[in-house]
Amino acid sequence: MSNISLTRYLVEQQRTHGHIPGQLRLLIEVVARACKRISHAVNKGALGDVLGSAGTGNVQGEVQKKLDIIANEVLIEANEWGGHLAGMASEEMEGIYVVPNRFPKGEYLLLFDPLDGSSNIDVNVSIGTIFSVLKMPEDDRGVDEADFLQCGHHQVAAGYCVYGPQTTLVLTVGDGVAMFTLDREQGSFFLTQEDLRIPEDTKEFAINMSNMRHWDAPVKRYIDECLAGKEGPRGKDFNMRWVASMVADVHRILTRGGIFMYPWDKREPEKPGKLRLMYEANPMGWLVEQAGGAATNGRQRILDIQPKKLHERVSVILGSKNEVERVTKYHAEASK
Ligand SMILES: O=P(O)(O)OC[C@H]1O[C@](O)(COP(=O)(O)O)[C@@H](O)[C@@H]1O
Ligand SMILES: [Mg+2]
Ligand SMILES: [Mg+2]
Repeated sequence: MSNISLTRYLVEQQRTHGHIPGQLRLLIEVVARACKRISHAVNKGALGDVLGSAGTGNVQGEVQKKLDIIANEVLIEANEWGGHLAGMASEEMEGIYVVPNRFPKGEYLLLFDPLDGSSNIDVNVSIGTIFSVLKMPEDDRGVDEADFLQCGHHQVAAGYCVYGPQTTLVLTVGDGVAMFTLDREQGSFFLTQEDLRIPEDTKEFAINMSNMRHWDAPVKRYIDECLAGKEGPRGKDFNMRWVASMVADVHRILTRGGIFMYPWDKREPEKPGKLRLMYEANPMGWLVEQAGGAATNGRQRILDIQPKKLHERVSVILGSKNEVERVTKYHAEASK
């Protein structure tokens, strides 16, 4: 087992490799500590009275689960005092959370999906937390929503923590992707894999097939070709997986390759997609790119999309490079 703790890894990233400033290191440590607390709450389940609905709705019109709210509170509380932050934004909060003015002034903005995969909470299936860190623009105005509306390629750190059979934190600061596993006895995350690479080709796709009749033609074409197997144009059999927790599906892809899609569909045509650009697609898109994969909305690189609002939604296609490029090419061909 590795004896490199997350703290030691981050100190090395800061001091030896000069990849991150001290403030960013501390911020990531605070987020990791919050994830540890969320992991404990998840583990308690019914014993901790954390399952079930909270009886409230969020800004997206979705029913909030108790754990959505608990995870959001844990992240806010931990980072308000310990994170060198100017502000935070969450999938579960309508507006931004301005961190009270302190000295020194907060340099970073933290965005998160506190609890991803909410539909899986009550059935004891993997769920997670996704986070993204941006730099506060350098001027002396107070923080406002416009400061958050930066393209994903401006992220300075991104990651997720998956609460599954193991609690695993996956992180990038722009120098590849590293994976840490929580040792519950020691209470710390330890490095368990470095420089994760996603194979460029795959025989495994992840998509909610029940939406098939609502898909756009390029997505239908791609999946039809996969389903045709060895006898079809791809000349190979494909396997399918759909956990319905983006963290768990992306974790599998970072571990063994594959393609994940939550594309635009005709159910609500005015919505660009189901997933959120700032809390889900940008951090996951960057992690996947850092591991040698690709992430697009079918037409454009996810990280180059200019967000217009905080809770913006987006169509997501990410994972093994050659497959993502194929689906993106099908979109381009369809719009000729
Ligand atoms: O239930 P569906 O439509 O398959 O959607 C599953 C998708 O929705 C999500 O659960 C959305 O995330 P939240 O739980 O944070 O709202 C993704 O994690 C997952 O990929
Ligand atoms: Mg989510
Ligand atoms: Mg969520």
